Amino acid sequence: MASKQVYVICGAAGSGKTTVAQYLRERFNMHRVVTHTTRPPRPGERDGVDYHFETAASMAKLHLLESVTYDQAQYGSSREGLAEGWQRGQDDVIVLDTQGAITYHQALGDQVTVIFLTVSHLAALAKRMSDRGDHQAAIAARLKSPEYRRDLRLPKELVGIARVVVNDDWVTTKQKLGQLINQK
Ligand SMILES: Nc1ncnc2c1ncn2[C@@H]1O[C@H](COP(=O)(O)OP(=O)(O)OP(=O)(O)O)[C@@H](O)[C@H]1O
Ligand SMILES: Nc1nc2c(ncn2[C@@H]2O[C@H](COP(=O)(O)O)[C@@H](O)[C@H]2O)c(=O)[nH]1
Repeated sequence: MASKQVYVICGAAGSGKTTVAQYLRERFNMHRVVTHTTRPPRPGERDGVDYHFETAASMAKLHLLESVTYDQAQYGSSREGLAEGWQRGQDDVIVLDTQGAITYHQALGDQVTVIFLTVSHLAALAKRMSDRGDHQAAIAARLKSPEYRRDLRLPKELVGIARVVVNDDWVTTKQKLGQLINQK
């Protein structure tokens, strides 16, 4: 199998990680790695497309490359998910929390490009979640979680490694992503 890249998109909740992953899939023909979670689907989310939605019991049976607890739910990704894209000759794109991004960087080294998303005004994050249709109770729980607070900032382990993209304006973000991908 040719050595391909995996683009890891991490950053604050609501900063646009899923939107960026979808764009990289469509514009650069990347393979979107679908990860596993025990959290319930949000309005409009589909099993096998947005996530593999699991129970605690089904999650425990998976052979995962890494897993985390985020806002009281479990999340995890597998080597098989990465291999799907690479076997087709595609680069992968995956959406992870910052802990997952650190693990990927440590495990896969130069094969990993980490992109950390942020916004200039943090108040935009809750508004985007609300505009996305998230339930108000889910937004409140998310904003209170320690993982949400942690992922507002680039962790020290990713300083000098992650490419930071301020996703305030979508047109500007697309230009930055294009520059970043074409440099690889
Ligand atoms: N540059 C932007 N300007 C305005 N809205 C945006 C921008 N980028 C993304 N959005 C919107 O913000 C909302 C949150 O984006 P998205 O779901 O991609 O975030 P996320 O980081 O994956 O969130 P979470 O971690 O909560 O799953 C979506 O409705 C998306 O369309
Ligand atoms: N380390 C991992 N993080 C993951 C994985 N799948 C998703 N995520 C991240 O979890 C939080 C919460 O996701 P949400 O969809 O409930 O908002 C977010 O930061 C995702 O990027 C995974 O397999 N491993």
